[in-house]
Amino acid sequence: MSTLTATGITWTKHSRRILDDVSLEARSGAVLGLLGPNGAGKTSLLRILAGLRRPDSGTVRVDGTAIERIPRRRLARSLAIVEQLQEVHEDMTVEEAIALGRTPYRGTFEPLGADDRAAVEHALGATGMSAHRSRSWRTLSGGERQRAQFGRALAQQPRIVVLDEPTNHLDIRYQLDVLEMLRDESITVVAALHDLNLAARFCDRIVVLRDGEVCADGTPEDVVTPALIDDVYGVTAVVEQSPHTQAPIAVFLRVAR
Ligand SMILES: Nc1ncnc2c1ncn2[C@@H]1O[C@H](COP(=O)(O)OP(=O)(O)OP(=O)(O)O)[C@@H](O)[C@H]1O
Repeated sequence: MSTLTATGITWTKHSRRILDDVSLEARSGAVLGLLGPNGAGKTSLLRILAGLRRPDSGTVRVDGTAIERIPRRRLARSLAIVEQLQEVHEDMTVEEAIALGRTPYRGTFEPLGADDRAAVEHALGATGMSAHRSRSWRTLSGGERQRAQFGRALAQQPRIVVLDEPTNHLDIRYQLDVLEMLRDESITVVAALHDLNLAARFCDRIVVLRDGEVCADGTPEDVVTPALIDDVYGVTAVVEQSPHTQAPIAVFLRVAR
C-alpha cells in the first residue's frame, strides 16, 4: 500500500487561481473523500494528484518520492485515475477496454500473459461486468461504462486510485458496491464525491475544498456538520448519527437565506 501526499499545491489558469496552497494526505489503505461545491477545484486537484498536470508550485509525493521523478510506466503500475467522461475511442469490447489497464505491464503488441488475464478476470468479476464482457463499449449505459472504467483501473492493480465522482451514474446498489469494493481492495483511495452521506459512510477522512482552498480536513464526524454545510454549500441541514451505520447522516432542509 502507498501514501499520496500533496503539499502547498497552487495552480493558476488564465491569471485565475484555481488551487491555492492545497495540502492533503491520502493515507495508506484509507479512503479520502474530496468534497466541495461545483467549481471548487476538485477535478483540477485530482489531475495534479495523479501526475497528469504539473502545479505552479507545491509537490505531490508517492511514498515520499516527488511524482514527476517517477518514470511514467512505473507510476502507472502504482497509481490509476478514473476521470469523468473518460472515453474509449475505438469500438472495443468491455473486456478489451478493461485489458487496457494492463498496458503498463506489457510490451507494445505483446499478447496478454497469464497474470494479465487473471487481473482482467478479477476486474470483470469485481465490477459485475463479466456478463457484459463481449459487448461493445458504445452500447453501454452510463453506469455500465462507469463500472467498466473502474474495472480498467482495477486491472491496472494500482496501490493508489484517484477517482472523479466514481458513483454519479450508478444506481444505489452499485454505489454501495463500488465504495465497499474500494475499502475491501486495500487500495489507497482519493475520490471526489458529491454525495455527503455516501462520503460520510465510506471515507476515513474528508477534505473539503472551497474556491480552491482547503476549508476542512478531518473525520466524517468532524467535517459533516450543520455549520460546514451552511458555510460551504449555503444549505440549512441537520446532521444525525445513523443508528444502523453509526455514520453521520445529513438531512438537507432548505437553501439558507
Ligand atoms: N483548463 C482550465 N482552464 C481554465 N479554467 C479551468 C480549467 N480547468 C478548470 N478550470 C476552472 O477551475 C475551476 C475549478 O474547476 P474544477 O473542474 O476543478 O472544479 P470541481 O470542483 O471539480 O467542479 P464540479 O463539482 O463542478 O465538477 C472552475 O471554475 C473551472 O472553470
